[in-house]
Amino acid sequence: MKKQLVLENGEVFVGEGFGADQEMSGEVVFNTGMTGYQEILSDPSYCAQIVTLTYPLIGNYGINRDDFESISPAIHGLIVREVELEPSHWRNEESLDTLLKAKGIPGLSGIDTRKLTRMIREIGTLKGRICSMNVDVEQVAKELRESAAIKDQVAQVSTKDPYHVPGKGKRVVLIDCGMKHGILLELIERNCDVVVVPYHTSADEIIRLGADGVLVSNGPGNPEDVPETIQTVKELVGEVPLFGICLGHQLLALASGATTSKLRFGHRGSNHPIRELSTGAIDITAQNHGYTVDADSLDDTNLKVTHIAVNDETVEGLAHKEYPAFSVQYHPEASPGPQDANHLFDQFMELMNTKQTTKVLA
Ligand SMILES: NC(=O)CC[C@H](N)C(=O)O
Repeated sequence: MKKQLVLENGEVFVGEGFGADQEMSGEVVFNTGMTGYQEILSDPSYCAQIVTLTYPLIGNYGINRDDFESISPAIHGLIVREVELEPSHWRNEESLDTLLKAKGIPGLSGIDTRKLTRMIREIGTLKGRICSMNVDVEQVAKELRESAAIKDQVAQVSTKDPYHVPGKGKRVVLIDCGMKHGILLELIERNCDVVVVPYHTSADEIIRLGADGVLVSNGPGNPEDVPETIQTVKELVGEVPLFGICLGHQLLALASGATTSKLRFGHRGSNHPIRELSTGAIDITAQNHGYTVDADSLDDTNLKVTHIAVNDETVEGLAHKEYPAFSVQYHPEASPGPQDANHLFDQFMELMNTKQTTKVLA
């Protein structure tokens, strides 16, 4: 069935619908990864976004049991050049089309994703809607332009209640702002005893849980939209070793008095090089973010920049100058992507073991 993507600037991309026969709006972003569509579409950080995949053939290895980053995908649509409806892989359980139908998510294939991506790179991320062919395009574009920004994405994807994932090692309280399962797996692999808590859990409650360390997860939306979590992070710094990933990194910055702002089109892909400033070492990393910590806002804080993006020199890592707290804008859990930065979980373990601060991180 023919369907179209209408953008807020009035541009239209016509293609073939797959997945759910559903009209949905969202911020249109692009991811340049060549594989990993299952992890991408189930990463809660994409909540309310329509994701364009620049790799031209998507769905060829199907959907498997193990590679979900969340049980209920929160994306508002998937845009591809060509979708494979008959996947072939030994781990394949169902097709991408079947999954999207079951989850109520629309897909759109046959789109010139290079043209769409170029447009987003030039203009910046745009709001869009996947809809049928008989809508009034001008009217849809106007509605998109006038629609208010969504602010409750973290509340939508964070766990409603705390839960325990038992282990024999360190007690990690994981603040779930829209956590990818890959983060939990890394902690389990290191024998951690994990308590996953909702994003609005207070610092007092987290300390009462006997946390040896706190991990603040990735998550969707503008980091300024979760003042509760910023407050919690502010109170935890100096009390307990803290590690922030992606949204968690932005929240550590905001909690320390720095500011964040929106990038024109963000970083989303599996091959983003970052440089560790102390050694010059490069890690190739998985990334998915639209906001960034403002480098010039860090001067009056107790944070120092530890990593920068090689491509655009934006801030990619921070460490507290006094206390055991550090964070990265990229994804050491990969899922999907290279595992170069996996050692950061070991660094977190070391912080919990020694509770040292500047000695470990300087
Ligand atoms: N993956 C993430 O945690 C993303 C963080 C934030 N929502 C951003 O887009 O910048």
